[in-house]
Amino acid sequence: MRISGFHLGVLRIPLRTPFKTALRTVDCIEDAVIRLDTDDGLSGYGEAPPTVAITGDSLENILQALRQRIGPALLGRDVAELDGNCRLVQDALPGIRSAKAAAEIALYDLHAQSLGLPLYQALGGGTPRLETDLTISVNDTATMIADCEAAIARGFRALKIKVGKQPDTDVARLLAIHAAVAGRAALRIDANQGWDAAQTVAVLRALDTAGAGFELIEQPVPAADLDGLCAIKAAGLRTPLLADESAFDLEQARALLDRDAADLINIKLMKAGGLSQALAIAELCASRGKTCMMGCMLEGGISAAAAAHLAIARTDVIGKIDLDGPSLGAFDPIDGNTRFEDAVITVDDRPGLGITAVSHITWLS
Ligand SMILES: C[C@H](N)C(=O)N[C@H](CCC(=O)O)C(=O)O
Ligand SMILES: [Mg+2]
Repeated sequence: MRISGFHLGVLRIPLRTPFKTALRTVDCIEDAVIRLDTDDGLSGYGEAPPTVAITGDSLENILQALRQRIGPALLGRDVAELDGNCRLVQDALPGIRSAKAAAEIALYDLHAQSLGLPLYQALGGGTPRLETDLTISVNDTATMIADCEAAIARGFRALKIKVGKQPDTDVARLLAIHAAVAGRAALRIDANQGWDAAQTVAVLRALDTAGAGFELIEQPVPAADLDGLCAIKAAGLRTPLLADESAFDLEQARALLDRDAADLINIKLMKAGGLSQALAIAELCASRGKTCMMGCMLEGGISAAAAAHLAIARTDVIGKIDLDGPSLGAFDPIDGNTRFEDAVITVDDRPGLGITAVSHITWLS
């Protein structure tokens, strides 16, 4: 079974509310989509969000990489040659990892379809049910508490609280949110690089002093500041430290683990450059006894589904799930085998990603 063609599109999904972090504000998911077709009628789908503030990949760059380098390299390739096809994708051009992730997702989708297995089974199997957190955008405290209440009413039992935009008021913001909802939802903090190490230690110490327990703190300091991460860990505070923007790929994950610079690693397909790379990071973390989070950017139900399948197959090492892209969207335009119903993600037994229809997509010529 050979790849006979590829098609590119742009998927647009309005968000329920604007998504606000220390790095950016957006009100719409607008992702590149690739569909790989085979000579015997199968289609595999991949998706890539343009998260310029984190990955550096714009929509134009992603589409150009897929159209000019990655897509053509895959034409005529045998779907069964998954490793070789992923190698071609990784070597097609430098950078633009989001485009590579989209292409790999489509390749894994096709490969699993050719085996007649849902992707998570082709990856080793598991129990096809996950529970994700929901991200609470950084806003004034009252709005954030209202958003936490709304999320809890939707059934979310873990919330990822965005801070780092106004460091001076973050302790008060976190303590107020903790006082309002702790005990009804596990609280995760994500500062998206908005603090420095000294500020982070001060914030976490203030939370400890107040007896306000948080499940983890994600990427408080700039991505390149490994010394800062080490200093935060050395301060011996209660909140576990999760590396996100500091841990893009296998090499960076290894550097973090070698220096013991984080308690957990957030694996994302868009940072790693696809499933093959994300699996390698998971394997490394498993060998070092480190737990991972499976995370996402602002992703719809194609790439978030692929991440969910990977997480289901590697629950031995992936213990925390932040796959809330589809739940942040106003609707889910993907008819596939993965259902995102608020906090609960389930997968049925259709092969691959089981995608039979995608609406709200503009196919490009
Ligand atoms: C959407 C996901 N829960 C999330 O928060 N991801 C962010 C970055 C996403 C973005 O800016 O598009 C993160 O973990 O930092
Ligand atoms: Mg993060």
